[in-house]
Amino acid sequence: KLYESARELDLNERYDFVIVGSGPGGSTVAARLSENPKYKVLLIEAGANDDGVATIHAPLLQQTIPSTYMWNYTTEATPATSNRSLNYLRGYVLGGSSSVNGMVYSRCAADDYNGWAVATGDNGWRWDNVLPYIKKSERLVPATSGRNYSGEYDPSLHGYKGELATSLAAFGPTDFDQRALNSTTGPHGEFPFHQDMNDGRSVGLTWMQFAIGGGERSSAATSFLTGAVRARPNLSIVLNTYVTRVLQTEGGSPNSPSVRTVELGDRSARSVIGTVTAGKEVILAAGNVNTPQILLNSGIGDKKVLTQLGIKTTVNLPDVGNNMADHPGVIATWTSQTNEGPAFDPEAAFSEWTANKTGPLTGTINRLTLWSRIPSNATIWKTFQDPSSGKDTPHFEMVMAAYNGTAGAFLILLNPTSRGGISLRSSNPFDAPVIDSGILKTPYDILALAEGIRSMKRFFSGPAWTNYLRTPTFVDPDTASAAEWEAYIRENVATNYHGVGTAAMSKKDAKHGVVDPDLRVKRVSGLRIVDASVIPNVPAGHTQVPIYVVAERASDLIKASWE
Ligand SMILES: Cc1cc2nc3c(=O)[nH]c(=O)nc-3n(C[C@H](O)[C@H](O)[C@H](O)COP(=O)(O)OP(=O)(O)OC[C@H]3O[C@@H](n4cnc5c(N)ncnc54)[C@H](O)[C@@H]3O)c2cc1C
Repeated sequence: KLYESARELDLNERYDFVIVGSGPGGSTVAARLSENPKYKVLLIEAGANDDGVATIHAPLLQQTIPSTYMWNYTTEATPATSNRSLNYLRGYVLGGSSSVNGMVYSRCAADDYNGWAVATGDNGWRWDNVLPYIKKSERLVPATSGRNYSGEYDPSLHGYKGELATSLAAFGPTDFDQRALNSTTGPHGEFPFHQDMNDGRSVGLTWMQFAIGGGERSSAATSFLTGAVRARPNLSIVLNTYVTRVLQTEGGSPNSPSVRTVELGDRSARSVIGTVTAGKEVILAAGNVNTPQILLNSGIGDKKVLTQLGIKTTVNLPDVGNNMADHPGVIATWTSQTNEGPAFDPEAAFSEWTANKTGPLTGTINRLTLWSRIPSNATIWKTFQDPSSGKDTPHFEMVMAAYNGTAGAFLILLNPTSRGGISLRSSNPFDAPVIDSGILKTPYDILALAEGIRSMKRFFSGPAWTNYLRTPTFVDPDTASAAEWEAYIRENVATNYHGVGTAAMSKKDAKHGVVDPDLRVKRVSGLRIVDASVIPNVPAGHTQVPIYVVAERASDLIKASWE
């Protein structure tokens, strides 16, 4: 059942599992745990329902989603971003950020997961062992446009029966896309055509895959909280309810206090409504920003910092909020006379989408993306070690982009070495947290992005681009001084909203990290974390699929520990 407010809930009701946050982490776990009718599950979401919000559901309207469905956070203005404060978008709605994101369906690199296994000492996180989970939740479907995508993906790699509908680009190739396809090299060249971007070793130009099915966005809410799931008598979903803290519950031991009570608040009134207690576990899935915020407000964090804020420490876990990594990116284009297909009438397109879920609004702005590595003989390797997770892991993604008389790519650095963090502004849990995106703190990241521009210049210099691309709109690191490049990149860098790592998993006995390999918060009982914050290193791709992976495996781990 769906409740619009915590005031509609009977707070004395005993739930087995209380889950906080309904993004890819929380919705997936709520759906999987409530498959067992024995378990009573409560899913708490701070935002509103996504039902019927066309800008959320029509893929091409993603950029017009109203700010009421966002947390509207900004990052701290630091010299690393030329003292700019960046908007740090997060979904504030059922489905979390998967209801507002760019819908790219990217599993990231096989060696990223193999790295999690090394970080945790748990081979259950290896790529080969999580692949069944990826396939379990995926349902690759044809595009409603009817475009035939054979040859653009490897059918053997995909799932066809899962909850999350995926598809390849609905339209294309446009003239620009065809030029990109014509610029690929043979398999041993720098820019091969790569058949499937989701085979775990995707270096090359690929067709993009999206969390889109039947002409609509596939979010965690539409995929995992379907009408049938919402109707389960053992699942309650409460909206518009802001979790302020998790509290110590009776039981537990001095070395492992029981933390199974959740404090609920009204965010607009900035007041506490009451508490609810889980019989078995509380599962925090509030995302990379809000999960550490809730922990810190609950006295779970670095004792020194908590004491300064006047918050009583329940458990001294110094890494809570640290280690935040995100992908820096920059638009790098040339002026160009692009003509990207026929313009469409927005009203007619909206009517068509509303009536049939077909037409231009089922498409996406980008269709092809290039994954590449810095050449092994580049000078950057004289100074720095390769931070990528393996030799088949790309260093960059270049999302092919052509619009408004420019063409080129959005360049993303996939394995940055900079780290930021989440901290508290005050001891008031209704205050927004302090977000240090961690972008561009290290010299490597600045030099690596220059290498990315060089890769792009090589890709866009072939015959396909003659008389098509004109003047670069970016500062060229080959003609600018090092200081000019650094100033330019700091002025123009953007985040990709792919933050991870603020409650990272680590080995069971490790002093660092926040959760153990089974995602239990260290040194407390009854509290797990299932969201982006547990991922120890930012993976080389977009982050939603790794979080579905975390959630699918977490669901099995949780079930196993109570069965
Ligand atoms: C604009 C944007 C574009 C992106 N593009 C892509 C893309 O194309 N492909 C991709 O793979 N990834 C993309 N991402 C990243 C991806 O969406 C996230 O990594 C992913 O959704 C994170 O999942 P999560 O479950 O950790 O957290 P979230 O999805 O953020 O969900 C957390 C949920 O918890 C709720 N919550 C938070 N605090 C509280 C509280 N105190 N009480 C109650 N509820 C709370 C939030 O409202 C939210 O619903 C994008 C993200 C954004 C913001």
